[in-house]
Amino acid sequence: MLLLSHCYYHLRISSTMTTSCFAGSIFLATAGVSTAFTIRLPPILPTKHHHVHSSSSLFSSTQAQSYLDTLSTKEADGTSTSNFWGAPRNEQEIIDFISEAVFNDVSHHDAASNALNDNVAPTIDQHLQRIEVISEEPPLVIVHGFLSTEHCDDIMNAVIGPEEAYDNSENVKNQLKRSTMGAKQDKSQQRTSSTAWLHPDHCPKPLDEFSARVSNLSGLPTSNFENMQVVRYQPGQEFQIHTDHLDSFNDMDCGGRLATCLMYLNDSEDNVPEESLSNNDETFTGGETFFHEFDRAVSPRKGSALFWWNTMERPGSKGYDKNMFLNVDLKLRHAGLPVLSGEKWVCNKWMHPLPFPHGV
Ligand SMILES: O=C(O)CCC(=O)C(=O)O
Ligand SMILES: [Fe+2]
Repeated sequence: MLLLSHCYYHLRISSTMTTSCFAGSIFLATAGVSTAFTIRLPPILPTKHHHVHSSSSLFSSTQAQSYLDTLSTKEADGTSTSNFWGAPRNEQEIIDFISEAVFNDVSHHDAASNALNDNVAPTIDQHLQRIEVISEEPPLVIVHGFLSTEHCDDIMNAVIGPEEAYDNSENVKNQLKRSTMGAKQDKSQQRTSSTAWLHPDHCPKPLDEFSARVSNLSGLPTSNFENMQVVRYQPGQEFQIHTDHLDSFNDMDCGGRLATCLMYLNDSEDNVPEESLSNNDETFTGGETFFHEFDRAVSPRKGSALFWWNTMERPGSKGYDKNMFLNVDLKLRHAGLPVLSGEKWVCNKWMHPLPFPHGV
C-alpha cells in the first residue's frame, strides 16, 4: 500500500483470439523508477457478468487478513469448500501438508486419475525432495524434487523436438516462439524469452504427473488448469517485475489466475557441484526468480517448483466463491532476472477457479 500509494498507473490491456496468450501490462512509475507489471493470459473468451467490487486491489497486510477473515464459507450455489490454503498456516503445517499431498500421495485427488490409472509408478527423485517455506502468509513455497529430472528432460525435448518438425504456423503450439505481449502479439522488452505451449498429448506421462501433483498441492481440479507453458531464456533475456493475475482477468469465463506453479527444467550453476560442472552442458548463470516483497532471489534447481496464490481470495477461505471478483495480491509480484550465460528453461502451470476451456 505504502509502496503504491503515491504511484502513477497506466493500465494497458490487450487480447488475442489465438490459444497462445493474451497479454496486458501495468506500467508503474515512481520517483525515478519505472517498473512493468506484465501479465499474460489465455485467449479471450465470452465474458460473464461479475459483481465487480469497487475495492482497490491494494491491501495492507492487516487489511488483507481481516478481509480474508470476513468472508463466509458458502459459495453462491450454497455448497461449501474446504481447502488447506483457505486459512493462514504455519511453516510446519505447510511442510506436513505438502509432504502428504505431493510426496506421499499423488493418487487420491481426481486430478491424479489420468496420471496413475495405468498403474505405472510415478517417477520420483526421492533424495531431492525437500520443502522450503519462503513465506507462510501469503504462502510462497519451494517444493524441491517436485518432478523427476528425467521428466524435466522429457518436457524440454517435447519442445525442442526433431528439427524437421519445426513449423512457424500459428497453430503449432509445442514449439518455441519469441514471447509476445498484447493483442498484436507485440515483442516487448519486458519479456524477452521464447515460449511454447504443451498439450498433455505432447508429453503424456511427465505432464500428467506434473498436473496431478499441482492439483494435490492446490486442491484445484486439473480441468481448471491452462496447458503447460514452457519458457526458454537465452543470455540477456528476462521477465521484468509483474504479477500473474490482473483485475481484468476476472472477465474470462474461467475466472482469473488464482495460483501459479512455476517449475525449473534445468539447473543454475549455483546448484551443481563444482566437480560435475565440466560434464554438465545445460547449466546457466543468473536467471534467479526474484520476489521483491520477500527480498528473495530463488536460484533455479532442476525439478524444483515454486507455488503461490496470486489473489487475495483463496478457495476454502470464508466467503470464497468461484465466481467472485479476484483481487491481485501484489506481495507476489516477481521477476525472472536476466540470464547471464547459458540457457534457462522453466515451465508454468496457471490455475483458475472454474474450468479452463481447452480447445477454443
Ligand atoms: O522465469 C522466471 O523465473 C519467472 C517466470 C515468470 O514469472 C512467468 O513466466 O510468469
Ligand atoms: Fe510470473
